[in-house]
Amino acid sequence: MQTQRAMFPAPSDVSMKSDRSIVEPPKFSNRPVPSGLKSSEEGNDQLQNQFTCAVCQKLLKDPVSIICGHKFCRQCINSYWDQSSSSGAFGCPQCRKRSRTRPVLHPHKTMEESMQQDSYQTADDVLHRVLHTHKTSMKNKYESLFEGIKSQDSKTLLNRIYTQLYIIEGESAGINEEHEVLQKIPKTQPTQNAPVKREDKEDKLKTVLTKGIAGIGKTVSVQKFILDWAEGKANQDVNFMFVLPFRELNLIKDEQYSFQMLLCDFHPEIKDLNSKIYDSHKIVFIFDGLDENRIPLNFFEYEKISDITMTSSVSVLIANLIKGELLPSALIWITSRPAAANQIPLQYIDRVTEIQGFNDPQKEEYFRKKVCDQAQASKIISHIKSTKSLHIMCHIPVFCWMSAVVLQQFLECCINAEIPKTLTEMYIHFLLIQINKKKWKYRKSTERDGKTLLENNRDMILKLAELAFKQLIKGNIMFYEEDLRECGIDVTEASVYSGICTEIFKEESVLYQKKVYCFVHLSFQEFLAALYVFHCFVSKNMEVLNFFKPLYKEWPENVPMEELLKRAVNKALESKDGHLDLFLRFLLGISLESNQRLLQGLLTHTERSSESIDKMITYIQKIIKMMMEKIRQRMHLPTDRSINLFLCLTEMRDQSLSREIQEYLQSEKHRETALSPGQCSALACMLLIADEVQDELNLKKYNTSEEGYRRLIPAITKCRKALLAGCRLTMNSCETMASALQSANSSLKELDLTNNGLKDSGVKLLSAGLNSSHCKLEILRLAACNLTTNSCEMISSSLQSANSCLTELDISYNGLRDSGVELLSDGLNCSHCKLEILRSASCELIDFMFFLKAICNPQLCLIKLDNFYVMNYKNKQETQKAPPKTI
Ligand SMILES: Nc1ncnc2c1ncn2[C@@H]1O[C@H](COP(=O)(O)OP(=O)(O)OP(=O)(O)O)[C@@H](O)[C@H]1O
Repeated sequence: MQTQRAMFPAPSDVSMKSDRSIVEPPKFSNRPVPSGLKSSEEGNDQLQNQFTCAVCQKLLKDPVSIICGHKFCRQCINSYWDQSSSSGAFGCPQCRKRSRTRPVLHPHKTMEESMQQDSYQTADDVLHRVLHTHKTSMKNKYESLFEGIKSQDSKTLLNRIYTQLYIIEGESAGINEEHEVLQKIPKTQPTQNAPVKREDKEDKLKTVLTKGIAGIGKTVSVQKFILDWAEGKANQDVNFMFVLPFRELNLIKDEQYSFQMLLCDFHPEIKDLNSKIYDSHKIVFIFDGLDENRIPLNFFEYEKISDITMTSSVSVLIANLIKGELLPSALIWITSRPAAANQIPLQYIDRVTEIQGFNDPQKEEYFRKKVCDQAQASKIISHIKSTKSLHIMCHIPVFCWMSAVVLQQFLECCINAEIPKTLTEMYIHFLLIQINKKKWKYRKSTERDGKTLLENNRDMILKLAELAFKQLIKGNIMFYEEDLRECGIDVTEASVYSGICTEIFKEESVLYQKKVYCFVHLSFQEFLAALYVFHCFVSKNMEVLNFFKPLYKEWPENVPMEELLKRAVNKALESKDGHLDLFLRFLLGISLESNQRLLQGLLTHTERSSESIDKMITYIQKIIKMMMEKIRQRMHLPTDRSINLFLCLTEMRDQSLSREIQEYLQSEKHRETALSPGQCSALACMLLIADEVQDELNLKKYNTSEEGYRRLIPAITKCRKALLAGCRLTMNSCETMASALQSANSSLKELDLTNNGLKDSGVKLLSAGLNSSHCKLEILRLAACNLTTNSCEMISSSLQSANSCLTELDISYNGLRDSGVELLSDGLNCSHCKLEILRSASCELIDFMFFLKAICNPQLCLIKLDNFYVMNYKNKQETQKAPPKTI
């Protein structure tokens, strides 16, 4: 819960005590009265509003208040209730709060009476009420979670289902280049680590950016953060939390607004507040879903706005708030999918965190919470665990939810079909279950029932699939009415609101009655897009298929399936950000005859595909093996592409490549025959996907090229000991290693980099990993790596980090000399340093006593020098001259 509670520190310039309760708002009586409250025009207006009867809209006459705090003329409220009491309830005309019995009327002061009193007291009253109403309304709004589509059926109490997410400080490297879903693959191991440690950087934090892929739990985290606050469990020093989702801000992008007006539109309960209140209270602004933003944000040339009553465009207001021109003491939390996070320049972000989803124990915890019948939950968990590609995907909470929906149906309803083992099968069944929810009983269903179901909804599913594909290739995940119309979907049609659409297609946000739409999850859009392409293939819709054809080639109407699939593979490989990777997996999956049969009713006919699939398997296997050569030609291609291709093979139910590699490794062949870089990629994929953590990865065991070694490096996250000595590693490899060390799921404890020309620049890259709170490295060997004193400085600062677990360090044979040791001594003597063994052979130390003086950490018990080694320094024994000894 750490992540929820300590998102922000208390800024020093806000004089709030952290234990002050929101329910008992701060008293201002002994502070100077803010001018805005007392004498400004707004103040008078506000006072006037406060003494206006909500029924007759005139100044209160014989004022009374009711339990919710709203005031009316005694006569007005009585006649209002007399007229409406036939409904059996007595509602407040202002906030609509209802009561079964006629509420008691409390006499209240008139405006004149109030004016005669200390006007400060009045402002305090308003504030008290607004704070209370605000917190209550936030609690009501955020206490329930809608899983999937908003409906009573899908509503669950957030606290019942909420499962802690794995959140790390910083971000995993290379995040913007990889496909969102795939980049997480290495991080599926259970971890002992606690989530983000925040204590060390608590002061002067204003803006936090939390990244996370689609469906990873960003919005749910926001929701939990607010709920914990509203329920008094966390962040009680915060007075207001305002949520401004980009999805809704988009709808007003062209209008002129003051920030105060904007807040009142999103949070009407604060409309009585004076604009000066915001300066003296602790406020958190939450901007959820930066990836959905369509407002052009400009942080460099913009009009300065420092007053929340000044009017400008939403874009300018947001830039001013984030830059701290507007409400400088406000705290800001922004959530975004990784690829869109760079819309805000890094200098305006004080902390970046990344939600990594569920680790293995959390996946299990989720299923146990989600599925009430524990025997059923156990069956679901063991099925997921036994099916690697599903297990990998389950780090994404929304995928856990989809799997729970499908697998529960299978267990409860004796569905007469094979239990889904691949991603494609899971999504096909999810589609069937969702469209069937209202009308059709899935009980004891057969393929034939599925066919009827799909036939009945064919038209609408295909229109949605068309939308999914057209928007996917444009990179859009949110759609507007015009996008729907383009695919023949009439939003006013009743069919849009019944059956399938309401289950897999979400209508969101209703600010000013404008609507935006999206699929229940991005991966579902990718699935439907693939379905559309396959449908176009069987119905020979060349216009769509031409998207995949090579530039200077014409395709006949009966283009062979194999040709289409090959081009789709190439197209996916060409995409820079991997945005077609998951689409490709689904397309290949749907091509299987067994899956085509499940989709009968949608497809006009099924295609015999086993021959094409066999050819595709060979083609993909070849590409995986050849990828390294291509990478060399193209300078850069992310490793995860080959992982995706590997998973494509799983989607086509092919295990032959992994069998081939396993056999290769088991045989003695790998000592004589060199592993090609492509095979190394495949091997790395296999190690990453494997459930078990290897004890040791010794690169020297593999007979391969420099490039082959480089391809194997990502697999170090999946082993405890990585022996990479003398593997001609370069800076490039250091980046990969640093990212492995930062991974929350890395198991790496020992890293031997001896005899690689890493130089200081390599150590610099590596130190990002060494300084990470997730780094569990205990032994690091950097002997003979061409290091200079600069490296000593960097290593020293890593040793000083509270996160450092290093107990053994080898810097021998780098010729570091006395000055190097001096630079290292800060780290060695720091109280956080856990080092017990320092090997520094052949460091050409001139002044040995200086060395000893420089190092006075009693923890260091063994220092191995050239021909010297000092034992039991811990016990402050005399330095001894002793024969060289290898430890
Ligand atoms: N911590 C959690 N505990 C339980 N379920 C969760 C949790 N986080 C997410 N989920 C499930 O995953 C679904 C998607 O989560 P959420 O909407 O927060 O994702 P997101 O990261 O905001 O995605 P997007 O980028 O698509 O908006 C939720 O509706 C819920 O079913």
